Amino acid sequence: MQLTLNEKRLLLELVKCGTTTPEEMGVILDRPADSVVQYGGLLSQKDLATVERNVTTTLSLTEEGTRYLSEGLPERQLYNSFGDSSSMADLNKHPHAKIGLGWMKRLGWVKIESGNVIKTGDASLSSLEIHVKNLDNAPADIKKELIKRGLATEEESVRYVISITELGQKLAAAGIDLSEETGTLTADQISSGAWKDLTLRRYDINKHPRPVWPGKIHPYQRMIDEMRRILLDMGFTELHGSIVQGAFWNFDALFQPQDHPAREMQDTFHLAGKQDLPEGWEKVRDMHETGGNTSSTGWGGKWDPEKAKATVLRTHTTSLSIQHLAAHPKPPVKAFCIGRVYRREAIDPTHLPEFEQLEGIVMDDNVTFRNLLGFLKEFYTRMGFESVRFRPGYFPYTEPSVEPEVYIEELGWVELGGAGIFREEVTAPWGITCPVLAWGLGVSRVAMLRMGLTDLRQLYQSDIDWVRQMPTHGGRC
Ligand SMILES: N[C@@H](Cc1ccccc1)C(=O)O
Repeated sequence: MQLTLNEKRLLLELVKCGTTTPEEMGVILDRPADSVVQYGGLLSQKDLATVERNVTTTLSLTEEGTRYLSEGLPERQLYNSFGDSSSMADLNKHPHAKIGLGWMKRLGWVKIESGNVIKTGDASLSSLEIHVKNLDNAPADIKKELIKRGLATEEESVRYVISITELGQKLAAAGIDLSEETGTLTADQISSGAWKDLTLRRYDINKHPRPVWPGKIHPYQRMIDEMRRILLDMGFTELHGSIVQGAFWNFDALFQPQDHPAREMQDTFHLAGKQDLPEGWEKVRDMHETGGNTSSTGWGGKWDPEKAKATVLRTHTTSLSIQHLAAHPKPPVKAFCIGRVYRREAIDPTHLPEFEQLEGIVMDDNVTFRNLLGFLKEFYTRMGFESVRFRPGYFPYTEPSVEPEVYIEELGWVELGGAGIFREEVTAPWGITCPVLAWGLGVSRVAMLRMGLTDLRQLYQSDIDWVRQMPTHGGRC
């Protein structure tokens, strides 16, 4: 058994006394009491000693409590400040009027009759007055009251008792070598060769060091940064935009009909402000009403510009993609954005009213549906999902549409977003003539899967223990 010199010295002292306190032993060993607790802890890990930790709470008077000890509690001071009776108005001038009157009434020292405070004749010492002088014997409810009134505070103190065990006795009886051990060698000891004659303290290589918690980036932020890196590496540029969007960009420009359920109050956060329609909005109106100059028939009916002027918290980052395209209608465009979006979801383990989306668009002369699947596959593979497949999907703004899915060991195929080629109804109003590939994915869902979380809220709560134990290396978060 490996013992440090300090452990050995403590053990030998324990043989003599059996049981000790760190304070007593600190004097004998000429070490601080804290260190003795630590040596005791080391001995107890080897079953050579036991360390008992006793927590006691002691009540002591606060500064205010001490002052009242000599001056009397506020109610007593107030009581002594007047004769048999006093008008309420007069009494109110006393500095302790507020708290004192309440207590005098409660204790039955006074009664109030038509605005006068009259002594009842019985003002015997209250339990508080008795016990403020004798805190130790105060019953629990009085203690509580004293603390509540700020007259006393409770303090915890920890006391340790260290005792030797039978195993400790045996080991000591077998003899303990007390020669000095060297834990650190000096340069001199090394160069002169003196180290050869020293008793070196052995390292316990099985012992875990105390963990250290350096500052690090939140695992969720780290994953977002990684996604950004991947897209930048794939040649995309990043878009940024406001979280407040006109319904025009969030819905209408994406050919979402004005009576689409996603636009209803219960799905979207609607804001009070209005936003002017951008130049060229009439083409979007025509597209909705008749299909404009394209072969589309539109949704029919009347398109209301007022509805399009409403503002919302963006429900998807696609609102930024379409704005970027409207401003850059000529190829090539290869852009992405990662941002927070808002939906009126009831909160549960897999739904939150705000979450992050990642959105990408690629516009070029000859891009095809196969390129879209290729981009998605490449991205998910780089994110660490090896098996990716696509199922047909539906979005009002893309045709064809797909829902990419990735395979997760314990879960099977999990849907991770939406994608497609923007419809002509979306691109034509802005004079875009070549195909635009688009996709969006739920970043927080990817995080859940990668980090093995069962509750999305974990990402947003910054639970320090969880943040600490999440690894920062090894590719996967
Ligand atoms: N906006 C869609 C995702 C999507 C983006 C782009 C094209 C197709 C689908 C969503 O929020 O789910």
